[in-house]
Amino acid sequence: MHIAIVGNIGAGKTTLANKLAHHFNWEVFLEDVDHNPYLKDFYDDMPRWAFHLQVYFLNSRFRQTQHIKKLQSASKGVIQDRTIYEDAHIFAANLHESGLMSDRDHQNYLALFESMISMVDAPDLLLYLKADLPKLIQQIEKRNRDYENNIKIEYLKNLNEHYERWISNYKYGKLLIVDVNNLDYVNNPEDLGVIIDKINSTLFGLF
Ligand SMILES: Nc1ncnc2c1ncn2[C@@H]1O[C@H](COP(=O)(O)OP(=O)(O)O)[C@@H](O)[C@H]1O
Ligand SMILES: Nc1ncnc2c1ncn2[C@H]1C[C@H](O)[C@@H](COP(=O)(O)O)O1
Repeated sequence: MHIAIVGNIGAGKTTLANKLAHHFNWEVFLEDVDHNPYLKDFYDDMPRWAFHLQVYFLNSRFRQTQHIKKLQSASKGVIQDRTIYEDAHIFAANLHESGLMSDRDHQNYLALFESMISMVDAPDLLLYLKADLPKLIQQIEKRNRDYENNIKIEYLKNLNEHYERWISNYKYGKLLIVDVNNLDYVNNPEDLGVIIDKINSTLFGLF
């Protein structure tokens, strides 16, 4: 079983991924953030580093998908924090549309993505954490990564619009949309229970 958690920056993916992995006793796959050699530079100068960062994330996410495939064939459960789809359909698409990645770099990136995606299996469940801008901003501030302090509201807004469009067209497997604006699964175990019930119901038909 493979559950992938998707959503905008600060939506609460990592926090939930860890909690679900603990609950189901499955392996968790997190994003390569702390050792990412481009992320800080990217936030300082997006046009300069957009292509480098996208190639880095694409490769690291692809390697993750191949690792997950192996665990799947050994019947192990997996929770994944963010997917390779989001790199291309959300982040790279947004950078290109915002004029922060050139046509040439975007075409080159997409060609690489297309070569890789044929080797990627869709998750059994895509869990979309839907959050409005105030919630995202509040949680990005709460996490307090220094390089994210200058993220523009416009950037988050554009990403949210891409998420809405992409999710409304997603058809590779089961999809569960959870509005997290009024959920606090950090402090309220009942809120985590609500999400776990929804997952069990969507995946296994329980409840
Ligand atoms: N539903 C929630 N309610 C309250 N705080 C949350 C919630 N989800 C995440 N947080 C907090 O918000 C911050 C960002 O969450 P994180 O899981 O890192 O988001 P993401 O991985 O989506 O970027 C963390 O400090 C986390 O503890
Ligand atoms: N593909 C990506 N392009 C640009 N930025 C990305 C990409 N994937 C992740 N990120 C950024 C967004 C955040 O600053 C960090 C971690 O993501 P988070 O949603 O906080 O887990 O990496």
